[in-house]
Amino acid sequence: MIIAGRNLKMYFPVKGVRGAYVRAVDNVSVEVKEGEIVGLVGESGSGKSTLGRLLIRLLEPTAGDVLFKVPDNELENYDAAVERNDLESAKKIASRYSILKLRGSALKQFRREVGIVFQDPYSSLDPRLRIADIIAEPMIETGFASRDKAMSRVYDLLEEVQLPREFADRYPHELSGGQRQRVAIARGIATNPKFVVLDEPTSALDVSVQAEILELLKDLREKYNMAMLLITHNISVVSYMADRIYVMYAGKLMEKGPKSAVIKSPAHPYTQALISSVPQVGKLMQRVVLKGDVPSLVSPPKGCRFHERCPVAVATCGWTSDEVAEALTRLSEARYSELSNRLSIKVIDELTLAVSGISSEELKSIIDNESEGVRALKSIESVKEEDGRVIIKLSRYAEPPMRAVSEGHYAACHLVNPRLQT
Ligand SMILES: Nc1ncnc2c1ncn2[C@@H]1O[C@H](COP(=O)(O)OP(=O)(O)OP(=O)(O)O)[C@@H](O)[C@H]1O
Repeated sequence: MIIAGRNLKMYFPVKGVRGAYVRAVDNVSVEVKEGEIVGLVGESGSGKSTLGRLLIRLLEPTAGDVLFKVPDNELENYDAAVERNDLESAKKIASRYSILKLRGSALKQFRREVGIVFQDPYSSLDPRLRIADIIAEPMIETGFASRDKAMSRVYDLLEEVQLPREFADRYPHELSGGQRQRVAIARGIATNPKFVVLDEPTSALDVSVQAEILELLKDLREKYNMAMLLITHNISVVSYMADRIYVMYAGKLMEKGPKSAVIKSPAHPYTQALISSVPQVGKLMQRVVLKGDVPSLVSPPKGCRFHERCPVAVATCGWTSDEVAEALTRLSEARYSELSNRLSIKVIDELTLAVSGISSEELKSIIDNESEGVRALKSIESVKEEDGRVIIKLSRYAEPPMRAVSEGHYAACHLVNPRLQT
């Protein structure tokens, strides 16, 4: 593997609130092989950029490790050691490949071997610098080349990204969006990196220019066997470019696998919704429209982070009594207005509620009739009358592990058949 992130966490402290964190990346493991293009997809705010930055040490993780140029058997040994909680052995392997301890010249060497291209070519290039200086900077800073050598390589790089040599003396504002993105790519690959993070490289560009930039990136991969992590919320882009895909939601991985498997037979309901919303890609799929918003990453949903918005969520997906109380209140207001005036719902603990103003029979019948549409009600395990109140007990939830769907294709969903697990 060229790079492997293991159990990465990035918790950003919330300013002014002690003990509160944005859990932008929460226990995520990913890997990229030499020469592979891996797509990382998900809605805005799911943690994609944060994960990309962790992999090239633009951010220091709260926990977890990043192993660089780790042979496959060593990575297997590392994973096995972590699995059996043999942290000594895991540490020993990590010490040979981890990027987190690199300092001085070793860190510079690593910085030469990785690159990044940011989304917005309007803001990511320093407007005061000439294009030549912009492209030469990483070569000089990482000690890849002397100033003279870097300047002469600038012309080769301009040619590589199909821009005229004269552009060396221009400034970013004199270039179009597509041309600036070519400059950002020239800069990103200036030190001949083995692994490049492309953070929404075409999102700010017109469609026709997008296609040219994607072609250029594909050519560079072919020519230099450069591995790429392509971060995007655009399913069409990954479907065109990637060999493999990771799907992220609210700081967690939901699904991973070969491109064809993830696009043609998505196993996670979140991936199904994402893909079905893009007509060209999800042609044969029934369109799933997601309700609600991406949840807060400060106090993320329990169990599966997608459960609140999942159209097929089941009892153990992560429902808590707060969510069920809210669902019952909303439901009664919307559909049982005469009931809503007398209903009083009290949360007892995470999995218990007490309801008054309704009989257990009446409540059971509402649950039976409504649980297909109001999935929170699926979590109700028992309804019993006690001391004039109705006590509701919920099923215990669990975070779904990544389960194998087929060779190399995994999804973190309770509905994925555990019998297929390898
Ligand atoms: N430096 C930071 N300090 C505090 N919070 C941060 C920081 N960087 C990112 N976040 C938060 O982490 C979460 C994930 O952000 P991130 O940019 O990684 O998501 P993303 O999937 O790349 O989204 P987008 O496509 O909008 O960039 C967001 O809630 C964001 O506000």
